[in-house]
Amino acid sequence: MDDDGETPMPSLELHKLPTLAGAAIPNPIARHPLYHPSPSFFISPADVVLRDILFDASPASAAGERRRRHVAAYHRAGPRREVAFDPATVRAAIVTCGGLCPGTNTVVRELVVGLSELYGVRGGVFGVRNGYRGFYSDEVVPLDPAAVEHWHKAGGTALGTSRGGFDLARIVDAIERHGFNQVYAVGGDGTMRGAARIHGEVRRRGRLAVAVAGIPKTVDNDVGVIDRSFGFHTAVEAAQQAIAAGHVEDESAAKGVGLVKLMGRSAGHIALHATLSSRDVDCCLIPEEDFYLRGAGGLFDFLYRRIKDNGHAVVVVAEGAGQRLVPRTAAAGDESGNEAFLDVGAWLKAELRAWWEEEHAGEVLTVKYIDPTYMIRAVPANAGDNLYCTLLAHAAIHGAMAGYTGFVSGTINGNYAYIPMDEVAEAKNPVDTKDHKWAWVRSITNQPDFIRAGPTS
Ligand SMILES: Nc1ncnc2c1ncn2[C@@H]1O[C@H](COP(=O)(O)OP(=O)(O)O)[C@@H](O)[C@H]1O
Ligand SMILES: O=P(O)(O)OC[C@H]1O[C@](O)(COP(=O)(O)O)[C@@H](O)[C@@H]1O
Ligand SMILES: [Mg+2]
Repeated sequence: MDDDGETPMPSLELHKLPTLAGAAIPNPIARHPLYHPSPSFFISPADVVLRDILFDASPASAAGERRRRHVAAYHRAGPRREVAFDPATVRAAIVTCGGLCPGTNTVVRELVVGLSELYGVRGGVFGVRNGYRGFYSDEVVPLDPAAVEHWHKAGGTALGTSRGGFDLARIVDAIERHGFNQVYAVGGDGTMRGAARIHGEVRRRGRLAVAVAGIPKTVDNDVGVIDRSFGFHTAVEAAQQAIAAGHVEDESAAKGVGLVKLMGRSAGHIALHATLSSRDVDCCLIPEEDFYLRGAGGLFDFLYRRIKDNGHAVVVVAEGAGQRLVPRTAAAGDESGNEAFLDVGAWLKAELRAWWEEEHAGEVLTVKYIDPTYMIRAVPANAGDNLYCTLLAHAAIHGAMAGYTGFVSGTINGNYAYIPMDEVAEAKNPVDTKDHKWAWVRSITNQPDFIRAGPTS
């Protein structure tokens, strides 16, 4: 409170974006032949989205006080009254990188359709084949609305994708050679780190005026700052079918365990959300929460009791869970440098069987291991994700056309915003196990904490 008893207005810390120097051209959407925008259609550069919407209103700690006085904000996404590009000069490149994710094709389709139909770009949109390496190793593909008409109905990425192959100089050389002045990178955390470096190199070269935009994609939902990445909900939906199958299998067996491994290299969001939605899960194991197998209070002890009580149990394990315990032959990684894990599901199944033999020899146990890994991400986006992909793509187009660069389009507290790419590239999004969501999982599964300083296996 101020002396006069008024609560002071917090000051905004706007996460500003670099802009391209360019002509201020009236937005062509204002003269669209079919669509007549209302005065509120255009977004002012002063419109912002606040990062934090939860505040502790009680008398302050130093940190709380600072939070009340300074609020982080991002530019609100949307069409600007003036743009930096004459549509006739736009040469846009679209690239998809990293693992598959439902909705990637929809994003590409909407980038093409939005640039063409909203802004009137003709013959200036190109697809880069097979991820970042495609800039220098493949021919680019001209794209127009007719070419991409049905893409949103298909899983995967029609442009192709890859890991690795990030050769910065060759990529920016290719951008220069093709005369691209807008680059849209659709990908996960690795892709955003790459796009941030492309943006940095473009600026370093000085002579290039290229808007670099990112649209975050990852089924794992491990990209930070944004509310969630597209395709995540579709993947969770598909994951539930695997859990349902595991449940049918374990209920039909005498002392059955349905063991389901789900994607999630460093973040357990898919496992967590699928567990929450399914309600059939007895134990959910994620990378963010340690557990141990043997001894009192360990996982096997818990499962034994659960099987005794109910006759069966479902275990969901994220691929990156328990990696402290899983034996490793060598520090392995994929082409992008991401950690490559041994199969935690197969390991758990073998360990459980061995333990059962030792501790409960003669008692029957059936373990059905389900690994739907690629099935949950190779599907087309559901309705919600399709809509989300469309709006993310359009937000990215409006930002690039306005001359913003080095930004990611994403939602923050449900509102579309432009976030500095560097910030997204560095941010992680692990499951917060102190949060209510994890507490809900625990209340559904009634699994214990597994925190006793137990043996290491
Ligand atoms: N630090 C980085 N700098 C530049 N490029 C990167 C970096 N990390 C990853 N990339 C590149 O981004 C692309 C996608 O990364 P990857 O980790 O495989 O998938 P995702 O983007 O889905 O996380 C790959 O071509 C990879 O080489
Ligand atoms: O076998 P691939 O194609 O490398 O993909 C496996 C990985 O993809 C992921 O879904 C993550 O992918 P991204 O980082 O590309 O979004 C992980 O869960 C999994 O480890
Ligand atoms: Mg990734």
